[in-house]
Amino acid sequence: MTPSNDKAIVVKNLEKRFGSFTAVDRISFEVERGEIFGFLGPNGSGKSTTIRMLCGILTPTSGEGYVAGRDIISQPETVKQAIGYMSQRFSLYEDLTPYENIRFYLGVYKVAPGRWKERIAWVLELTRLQAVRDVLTRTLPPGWRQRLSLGCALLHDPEILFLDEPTAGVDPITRRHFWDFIRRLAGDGITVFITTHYMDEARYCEKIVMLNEGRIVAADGPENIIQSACPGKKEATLDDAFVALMAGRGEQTP
Ligand SMILES: Nc1ncnc2c1ncn2[C@@H]1O[C@H](COP(=O)(O)OP(=O)(O)OP(=O)(O)O)[C@@H](O)[C@H]1O
Repeated sequence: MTPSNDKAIVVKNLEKRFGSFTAVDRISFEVERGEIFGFLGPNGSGKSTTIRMLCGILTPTSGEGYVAGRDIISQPETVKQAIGYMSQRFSLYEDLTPYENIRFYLGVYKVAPGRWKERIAWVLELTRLQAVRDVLTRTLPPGWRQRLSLGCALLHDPEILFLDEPTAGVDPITRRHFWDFIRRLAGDGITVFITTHYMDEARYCEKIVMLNEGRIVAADGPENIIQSACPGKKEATLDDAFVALMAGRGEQTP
C-alpha cells in the first residue's frame, strides 16, 4: 500500500541529475484525481524530464513518485498501463492511416484483441476522424493529427493523461476545441497533467506548478499565483506572474 491511493500523483523530493547537472531538483507536489494540472516553466526547466520519470521511462536519481497508486521506481511497467502520454510531436506514423495508427497503439497498450473493434469505433467517433480513417496521416491538418494522437493515448482507458505541449503549433481555434475536449475528459474523471507555454490556456488549469531551473517556484491555483507573484496589480495576468517568478522576483514589486 502506498500513501498515494487517494491521489492521482504524489511526488516527494524527486530529483534527476545528468552527470553533475541537476535537471530536476528535489521537487514535491500532489495531483488530485480528475484534476486538470498545469506544469509550467521555461525551456529547459525540467518539465519533460519530470514527465518521463512519472511515466516510468526515466529512473529518478533520488526521491519518490506514485502515479495512479503505482511506484514509479519499483513498478514502472504498471505505471505505463495506467497512463496515456501525448507529446508535442504527436508520435504518429505519418505513412500509416489513422486506422492503422490506432491498430498499432492498441498493440502497444496491450488492449485485449476482443476489445479492438469497440475501441476503434469509440476513438474514431471521439476524434471525428471516421471519414478520413483510410487516408495517409501526413496529409491531415495539424489539428486533426492532434486529435488522432490524443485518441491513441486514450485507447486503453488510462486513469491519467500526460500531455507534453500538446497545443504547440496548432491554431487558436483548434486549441480552444482541444481544451473543450480536455475539460470533458476531466469531467469524466480522467486526471490531466499538461505542460504548455501558452499562459492563456494555463488559466484553464485548476492547479499549477511552475518550475524554474528544476525547482518549484509556485504551486497553487492560477488566480492565487497571480496575486502572490504580482501583489496589488489588479490587471496582472498569468503571463505577468510567470515573468515575475522566472526572474526570481516572486513577491516583490518593482
Ligand atoms: N538525457 C539528458 N542528458 C543530459 N541532459 C539532459 C538530458 N535530458 C534533459 N537534459 C537537460 O535537462 C534540462 C531540462 O530538460 P527538459 O527537457 O526536462 O526541460 P523542459 O522544461 O521540458 O524544456 P522544454 O520546454 O524546452 O521542453 C535541460 O537543460 C536539458 O538539456
